[in-house]
Amino acid sequence: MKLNIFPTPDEVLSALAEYFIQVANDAIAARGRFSVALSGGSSPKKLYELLASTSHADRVDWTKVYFFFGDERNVPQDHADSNYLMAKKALFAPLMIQGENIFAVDTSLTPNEAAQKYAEQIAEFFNDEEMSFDLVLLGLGDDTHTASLFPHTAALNDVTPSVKANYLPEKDIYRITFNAPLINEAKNIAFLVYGEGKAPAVYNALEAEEDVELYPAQLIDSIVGEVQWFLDEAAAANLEEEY
Ligand SMILES: O=C1O[C@H](COP(=O)(O)O)[C@@H](O)[C@H](O)[C@H]1O
Repeated sequence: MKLNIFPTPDEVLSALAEYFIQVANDAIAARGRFSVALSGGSSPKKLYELLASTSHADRVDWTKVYFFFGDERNVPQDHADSNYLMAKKALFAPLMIQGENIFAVDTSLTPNEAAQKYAEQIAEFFNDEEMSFDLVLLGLGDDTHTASLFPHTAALNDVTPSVKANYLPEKDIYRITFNAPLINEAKNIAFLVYGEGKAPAVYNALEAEEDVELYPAQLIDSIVGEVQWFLDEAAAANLEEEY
């Protein structure tokens, strides 16, 4: 695990954009393509806008980039809460990413059907071999959830890499999400977390006593690669250990 801590959110975003470009170009050089699972929520939109900006856009061969979603809300793809819609506006449309490079969750299906279909699409993408994404981007919720692995939900108990329809009893909704074993197969995992409101969750994820039911982000621990945290000083303010 590596922590990258910067004074401001803009510096965090800039560093993560550089990291994304590096990992993408390394993957394309090594394997001819780059597979990335995007995160949703409030934090990553600015990252996607930065990657699509004129200063960054021509530094990656986007025709060789394949986009997936680490989690998705159970809403139509044109709904304001859709992670796909956010990425489409901030990243896919400005970069003119072709449809064949985008693997969105089919939320017109039932949650279980959507999760199963997405798992099958991922397995097919990886030719039924190890489902190891080049990069999984993650956020961190105030309750220490990541992707849509929320506290005390069924998907936390999974031991086999897959995509799950995770029921959130408190909200009475489903989210479609990579489970932790699938995330942990990735070659690179990067958390993007900024703002003082996230400081307790960052502490819980990294330094609190282990309790994965309460702090699901503690489940994230790459098997084959590295977990990088991109934080601003406000989000890292409660950390006590030396890194
Ligand atoms: O990894 C993720 O984390 C976020 C946390 O969202 P935020 O809005 O509190 O930044 C989560 O909800 C999101 O869908 C997911 O991809």
